[in-house]
Amino acid sequence: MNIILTYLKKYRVAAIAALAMMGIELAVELSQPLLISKIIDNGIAEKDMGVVWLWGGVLTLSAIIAFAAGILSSFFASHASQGFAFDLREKLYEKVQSFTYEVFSRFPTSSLITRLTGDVTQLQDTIFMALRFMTRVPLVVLGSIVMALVVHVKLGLLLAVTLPVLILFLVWVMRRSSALFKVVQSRLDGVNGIIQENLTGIRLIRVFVRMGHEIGRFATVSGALMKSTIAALRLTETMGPLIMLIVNAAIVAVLWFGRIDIAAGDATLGQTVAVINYSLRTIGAMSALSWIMATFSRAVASEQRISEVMASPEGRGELDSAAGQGNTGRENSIRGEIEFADVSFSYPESDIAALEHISFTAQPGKRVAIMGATGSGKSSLVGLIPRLYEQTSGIIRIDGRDSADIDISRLRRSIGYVPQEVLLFTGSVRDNIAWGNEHATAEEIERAAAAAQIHETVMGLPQGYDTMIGQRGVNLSGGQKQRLTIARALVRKPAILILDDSTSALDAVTEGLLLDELTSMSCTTVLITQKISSTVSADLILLLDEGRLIAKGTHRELLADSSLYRKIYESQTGEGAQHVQSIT
Ligand SMILES: Nc1ncnc2c1ncn2[C@@H]1O[C@H](COP(=O)(O)OP(=O)(O)OP(=O)(O)O)[C@@H](O)[C@H]1O
Repeated sequence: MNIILTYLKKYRVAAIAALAMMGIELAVELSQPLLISKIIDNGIAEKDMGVVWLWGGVLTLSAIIAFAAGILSSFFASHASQGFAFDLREKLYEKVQSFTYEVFSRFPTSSLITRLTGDVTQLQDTIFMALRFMTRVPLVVLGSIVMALVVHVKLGLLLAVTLPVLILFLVWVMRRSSALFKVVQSRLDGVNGIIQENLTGIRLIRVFVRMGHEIGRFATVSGALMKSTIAALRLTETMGPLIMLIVNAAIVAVLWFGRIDIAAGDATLGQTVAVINYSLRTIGAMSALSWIMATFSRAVASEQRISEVMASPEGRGELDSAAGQGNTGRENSIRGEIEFADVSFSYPESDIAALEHISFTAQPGKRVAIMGATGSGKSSLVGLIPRLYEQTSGIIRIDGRDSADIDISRLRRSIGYVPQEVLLFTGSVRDNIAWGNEHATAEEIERAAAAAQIHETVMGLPQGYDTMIGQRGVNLSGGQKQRLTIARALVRKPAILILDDSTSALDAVTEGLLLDELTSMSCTTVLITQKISSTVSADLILLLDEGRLIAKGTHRELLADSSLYRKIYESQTGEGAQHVQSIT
């Protein structure tokens, strides 16, 4: 409830107005059976048409007022619920952006998407319903019982005794069904996860002819969602008929005792009709209850899921780094010296060390190449430089200062990072490069593209730099996409450039030209590579094996000192020999 109260506060005027209008609508509705009883007892029974016209007119007017109040109530309820959802979604999005990488990895992406969309919409619908119907239903029930008592105490009491039974029953259903709906929402995460994987991997699925398998996998999770939804709804839906049974029993009792009382002269026909009318209104309100309870139980589950996101810790300065995209590069006066002093690192939920006792120094403007088998810790090592994760022990110094003491935004603004997985955004080629530095001029964008060896290719595209790139850059080749992401990093004019296996799709000649450009840009480059052609000209090569630094030095030093490096060299100097020779 905290989330709802916190974010609805801003819209309290609209919410109160919606409730007030609903109150008017309700008051009018509750007065109608009373008016009808007057028409029967004082008008029809007494054959007084003047009374019939008078109260008939009041009845019609009250119906018009109820109609107008209902419309206004809906209007205000929509305003409050939509505004609430907009603010909550925005806040959640901001919250997720502010997570450290570590916290972010705790939530599956599909679950975060469901929480930001489905769960927020659930709360939005619930608020609308609460303002329009939810508060109305208990008030109609309570109001009807009070009015029935006012009209005729004895007959009214027959309706009133149903109330405690109904309340106990509702509380029990509510408790059980919100737990069931939590399962439903987590199954929805599962369905969204499979959809996401399938849409992302559609090419792979087609080529591997795994459509049948994937459809089966989807059917399984979708079936699980259906089963849990049915289980949750079954509970709330059996509630409706049971409530009907209880209230209908009360109506039968009112009819039975009403007949006896009318015969004895203790009640009038109009009073009995009014009490029955109030009982019918109670049934009407109650029949909406199973639907309302389902929505409300679901909202309780959604609210818990949103609270989990809201309660997760934020990373210090994470948001600033996103906001400060413009101030990139050298203006931050980071020179680019990187020192790892006895650094060890384990992933938060893993007992195995990804890196152990790593020590090296990269001088500003120099190139460090990191080599090692898959899983040896290369990506983990470079991820520590922009502090995606914090090391478990040891110190990382940038320009001689403990990087933990450097403002994280300032640190990141001076880093150009090209991750292993290429990610382009929908937009033009220019937009994609400028994403690295939104203040970059056209000339700077083209210079970065030229350095990344993609300028010529871009000029050959139909609209050059204004060519639109489809979702995930479908109209470019793997190597072209890779170079575009390198241009995006270079346009930041970074003091430190991290290339996580980002030259894998480049041919040896293009790669050589790119490395030459990097040398002339004089940024400290940390390059993960599997290719000897990239290591030969590096100022420092780090050879990793199972998280340990087993050799470091230049190409010549490692050829002399490291049997593993020699082996890699020899294995690659079959096909790539001539190129390597020419560089050395
Ligand atoms: N998010 C994570 N949580 C837990 N363990 C992880 C995580 N990412 C990587 N690891 C583990 O850390 C170790 C090092 O992984 P890392 O990605 O750094 O290797 P790598 O050398 O970059 O591999 P590759 O060349 O395949 O990219 C591996 O054992 C891996 O299983």
